[in-house]
Amino acid sequence: MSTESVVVEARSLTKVYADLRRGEFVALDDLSFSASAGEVFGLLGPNGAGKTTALRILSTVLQPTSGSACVNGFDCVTQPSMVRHHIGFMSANTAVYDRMTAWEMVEYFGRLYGMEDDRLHDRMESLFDRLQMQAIRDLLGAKMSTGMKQKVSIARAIVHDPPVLIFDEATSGLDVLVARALLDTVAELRDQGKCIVFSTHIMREAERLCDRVAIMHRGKILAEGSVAGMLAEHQGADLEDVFFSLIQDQDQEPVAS
Ligand SMILES: Nc1ncnc2c1ncn2[C@@H]1O[C@H](COP(=O)(O)OP(=O)(O)OP(=O)(O)O)[C@@H](O)[C@H]1O
Repeated sequence: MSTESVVVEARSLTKVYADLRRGEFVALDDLSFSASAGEVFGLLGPNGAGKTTALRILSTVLQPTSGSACVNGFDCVTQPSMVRHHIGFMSANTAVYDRMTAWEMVEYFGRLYGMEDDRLHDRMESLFDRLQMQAIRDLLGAKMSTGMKQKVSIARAIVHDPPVLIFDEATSGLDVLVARALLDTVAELRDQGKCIVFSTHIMREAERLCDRVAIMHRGKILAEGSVAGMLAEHQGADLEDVFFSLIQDQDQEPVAS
């Protein structure tokens, strides 16, 4: 990976939550990774590994306790509005408003990004065609299926044509057909040169889609590389094997206090 093409960079990110029950809880522990244009970088980890925390820092919703992150050359802490213009964010919980139609919702987000109506409407027509959303154009959010809502969420995340896309467990709760359509869309976006950071705990998804992956556990990266490289290095038949053996090894080590 050449350093010139790096678009997303996390450097020594640490996040400590003040947790009432657990006291200070280290959710990210000196986490570093980078992702380039034209690649899907997968953050893989079990529940609680810290994936969402890392992606929320990248999308400027959370601030790190220490370390830094930048997107397209903009610092996530000191230049949050520039960062927000250069990313699209989508998670399984991205909400769709009940009382707006698909068209109104995507239009609303395009306007929030400051797009002029002519450019916005041209872009929306092509997005609604590409994501096969013309049939639900005038359907209210309240009447949409989960799959329809996910399409609206994708459209609103990419309406401003950002160079970086962040997907946090985006296929969670989707049936296989809708999940596959979402993965195909992500692959298409990668082929258009977007930089994609994609978190999941589904190993098959990562094998199919990701150019490089990092396996996270307890806020740290345990291994990182191409899927083929990881299989060779850790002698696993598939990514699930590698994942299990890395996590098991780590769980046998005492947690540093
Ligand atoms: N606001 C918070 N206060 C205290 N602890 C938190 C907070 N948010 C997250 N955590 C803890 O930080 C750890 C990492 O959580 P995070 O949601 O980033 O993990 P994740 O890898 O995305 O997991 P999941 O797949 O379950 O969403 C977990 O132990 C979680 O309980």
